[in-house]
Amino acid sequence: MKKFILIVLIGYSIGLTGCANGQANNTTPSLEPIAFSEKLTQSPFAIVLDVRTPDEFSKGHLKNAVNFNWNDPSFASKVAKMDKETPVFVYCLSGGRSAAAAKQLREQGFKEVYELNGGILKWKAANLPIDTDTQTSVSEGITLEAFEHVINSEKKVLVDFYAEWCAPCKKMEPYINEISKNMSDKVKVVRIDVDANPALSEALKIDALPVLHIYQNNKRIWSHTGYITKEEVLKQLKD
Ligand SMILES: O=S(=O)([O-])[S-]
Repeated sequence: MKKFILIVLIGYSIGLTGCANGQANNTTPSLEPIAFSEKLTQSPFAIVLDVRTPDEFSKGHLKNAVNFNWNDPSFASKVAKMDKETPVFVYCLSGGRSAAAAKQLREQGFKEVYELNGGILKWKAANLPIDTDTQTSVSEGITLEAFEHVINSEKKVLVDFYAEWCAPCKKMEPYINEISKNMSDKVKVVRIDVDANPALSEALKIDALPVLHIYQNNKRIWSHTGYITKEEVLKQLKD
């Protein structure tokens, strides 16, 4: 199962704000490989969307790309969960599928959609780098009942809803791991990959990412959607 999508809501005060505040241009033409690459470098929190088949993807793709197959019926529902403020850089083999996908993204309200003119074929011809790593496999989902068991603790339970393709989630991951390690006497950290846990995510109404919840004695005492700093999270855990 491939990655479900994310949403980065809210003021993402560091780099993402810069992205979200970038020019909203629904008619942005497709970019030549070098221009696409340069624009991508200026947008570190953008989503790189490969709309080819998983088989094509596995043979090489752009760095940090997520793979949503344009020809898969789940494409629309996956895309619907993406944050419309986050720039999307879309590509396919030679530009056909990405043009159709980009059109759909723009119609759905995505503010910045960049297409790779000539697709990955032209990218390779320009000697730009290709990544052959496969995406991290996802674990089994847990039931709501199991989740309720997990959060039923006298310690505060910090639940991090994330996805592998979610850039702000990735940015928060190191400090979430630090909290898990350094505050284990007071705080239990639970990380839920929403792609691996669609039923649970739906039951908990997780329709944007990243999302943090804090529970105590089975009761939710705090929640936050969107990027948040470590300091702000620590403040909630110490209160
Ligand atoms: O759709 S395609 O241009 O990748 S062949």
